[in-house]
Formats: sequence, structure tokens, C-alpha cells
Amino acid sequence: MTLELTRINRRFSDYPALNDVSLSIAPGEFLALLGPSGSGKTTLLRILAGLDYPESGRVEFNGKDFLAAAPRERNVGLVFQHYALFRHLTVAENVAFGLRVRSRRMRPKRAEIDARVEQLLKRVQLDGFGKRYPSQLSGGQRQRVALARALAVEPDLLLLDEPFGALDAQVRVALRRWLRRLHEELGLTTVFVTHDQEEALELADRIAVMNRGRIEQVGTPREIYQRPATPFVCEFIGKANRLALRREDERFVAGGWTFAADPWMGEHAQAIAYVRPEHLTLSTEPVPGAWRARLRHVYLAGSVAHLELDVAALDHALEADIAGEDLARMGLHAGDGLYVSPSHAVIFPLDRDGRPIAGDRWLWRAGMATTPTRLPLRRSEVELDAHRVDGGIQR
Ligand SMILES: Nc1ncnc2c1ncn2[C@@H]1O[C@H](COP(=O)(O)OP(=O)(O)OP(=O)(O)O)[C@@H](O)[C@H]1O
Repeated sequence: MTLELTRINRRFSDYPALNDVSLSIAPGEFLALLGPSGSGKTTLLRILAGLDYPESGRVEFNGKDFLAAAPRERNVGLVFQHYALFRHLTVAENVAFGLRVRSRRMRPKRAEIDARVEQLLKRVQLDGFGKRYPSQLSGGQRQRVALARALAVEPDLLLLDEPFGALDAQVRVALRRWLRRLHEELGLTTVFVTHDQEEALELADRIAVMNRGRIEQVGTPREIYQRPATPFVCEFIGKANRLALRREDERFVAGGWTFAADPWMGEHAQAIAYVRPEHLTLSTEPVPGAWRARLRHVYLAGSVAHLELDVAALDHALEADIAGEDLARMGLHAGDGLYVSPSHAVIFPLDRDGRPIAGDRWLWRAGMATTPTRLPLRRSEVELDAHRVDGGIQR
């Protein structure tokens, strides 16, 4: 069942917590709402759950007006970070709760409820725990009970708000893999709120990146990482080196490195480039045009080496990631001199005030034709409204 959100607006006093948010979620999709604290994720989820209402906008679920339906009629399952279980009820009674409080006409028979609870506890790998009380469970077990309780009413839509937020890192990783498998088995449409990009990248079919009440980009984890639509998305997802570009003789340059010709044909005097750490090429031999750098620090994290490089021409340090074996092969040590050049970059044009220009972006890679064609954003990647990037880069 398709969930269609159209131009949702929600203000708190003067603050626009949600600003013209539109989003389409496909049946059976696992969509993550990802963004920093205060970006509007929970507000959006609460509206879907019927715990809050927008001032304007529409939500349709399978063609029906979702906002007109009372929370009870929406048939959603809800799990919050601190969705406390009823302490005085056992695990089994907690899971059965949603079924027991149904009107007599809708309520399944007692034996049926017991069978369903047993089946659900098995599904969340807590069979045998039915008689325990919540205080006798770990945090991860409690959240699995909360999930079983949400699933008991056979929801059409599962809404999860940082369900693993209060758990330690190892348990979080284990639970999110488990949740992904559960989602695949059940085929439910799931909306998952998180501010943890790793969680979103690993779990979701698609990610909606939120910033200051707006959706900056919606796409698969791969699209979001490889084709970020705005400077905010570049900076929020993964690591990126930020370079200020100036136009010189119809070309964009940074510290002596030329990013081929200007795809905007002189329309913009400045731009900003983002280069991922894995998109810096290092050499101990001179490379034409490459920046001269000094290796300040090396940090070996498993198979990847993180390098911090001082680049005099750029006036700031760069971060580069290379395979640990390449580091050994090149025999690099702190203090060594080397040559650095980008292999890929995402370039955004800036207006006269240094603000990114909405809906324009250039995916540059080394060896591109000297007169590259501009790559306009695809509509599916981003809402192309005029004020979309006002929450973008802060200079
Ligand atoms: N009931 C309320 N009254 C006033 N302001 C609110 C209310 N609820 C939310 N806000 C404001 O709306 C904005 C969005 O809040 P929301 O909880 O949706 O953000 P979030 O992205 O879920 O953040 P977090 O990750 O910290 O939970 C915030 O600036 C918040 O202070």
C-alpha cells in the first residue's frame, strides 16, 4: 500500500518543524528518515501515527485520506526509543495488550490471542520469556517485546522512532540486522527514524535525509552517498573534504589543481567541491598539477589507513583513506612529503553571496572531457523547489 505525503507543514509557535515535506513510500519498503537533532523526523512520524496533525498537507495511504482517520483506525504499529512496556504486566500480557483492548466484536478468542502471542515471541526470539516481567529483561529484549507488541495487531505500517537509540553499540548492530531480516520476512511497509547514518545506510531501502524541517534528498543508500544532491547531504553522510573553487580563465581551480572546464559556462564565479577521503590519489612521485602535501598523521583502522595531510596550497588539511596494504607498499610515515590529487568530486555552484544554488550539481571525475556536460539533478533525487537549500551550507 503506497503511502503518499504531500506538502506537509507543521509549525511550533514560529518555528517550521516541517516545511513543505512531500514523500512517497512504496508498499513493503523500508524507509529511513535520517537527519540531525531537531530536523523534524519525530514530528513527521507522529503525524503518521495520528499523535499530531499538520497545519496543511495531505497523507494518503492506498488512496485513502490518512489524516481523517483516527489513530486507532490507521492500523499502525509504533515503537519508540523509550516506549515503556507496562511494568505490572508480563511479557505475554504486554504483547497481547493491543488485542485485549479491542471491542468485544473485534477481539479474538482467548486461545487465539495466546497462540498469536506465542508465535510473536518466537518471531522476536523470546519464546519462553512470556511469564517474565519487563524488569527481568535486558534493554534489547525489552525493545523486541515492544516490537512484538506493535506487530500483534497486524499493522499495515510499522513506525519506529530510534528503537535502538538507548542500547549499546554492539546490541544495536545485532538488533538492526535482525530487524532487517524480520522486515523482509513480514513484507511490512516500515518507516524508521534515526540520526545514525550507519544504521540508515545498512537498514534502509531508501533514505530521506532531513534538515531543518525539509527533505534534502530521497534515494537509495548508494545514491545518497555517491550522488549527494546538496552540500548538506555531502557533509552529513560519510566524510568529505571541502574545497573552495574559484573560476580562472573559464576553469574551476583549487590551490593550483584544475577541475577541467567550467560546466556552467561562466555563469558562476565560485563553487564548492566535496572530495571523499577514498577519492584522493596519493603518489610519492611528482604528478602534474597535484598538490604537494606532508603526511601529518596516520591512523590504521583494520584494513583501512586514515591519513591526515597538510596541503600548503589549500591552506587546510585533507583526509585521505587508502588500503592498509597500499600504505605498507608506499612505505609512508608521518612527516613524509607526497603528491595528492582528487579522482572524483561533487561540485556545487555558489551564488554571489556564497550560497549553493538550488538544483544544480556537477559530478566530476579525473580524466573527464575538457568540456563536460552539466549533470542536472534528477527529479526523483530531490524536490526542486526554489528554497530547498536555504538550510544548506553555512559559511
Ligand atoms: N511540542 C512541541 N512544541 C514546540 N516545539 C516542538 C515540539 N515538538 C517538536 N518541536 C520542535 O520541532 C523541531 C523538530 O523536532 P523533532 O522532534 O521532529 O526533531 P527530530 O529530528 O526528531 O530530533 P531528534 O533526533 O532530536 O529527536 C525541533 O526544533 C523541536 O524543538
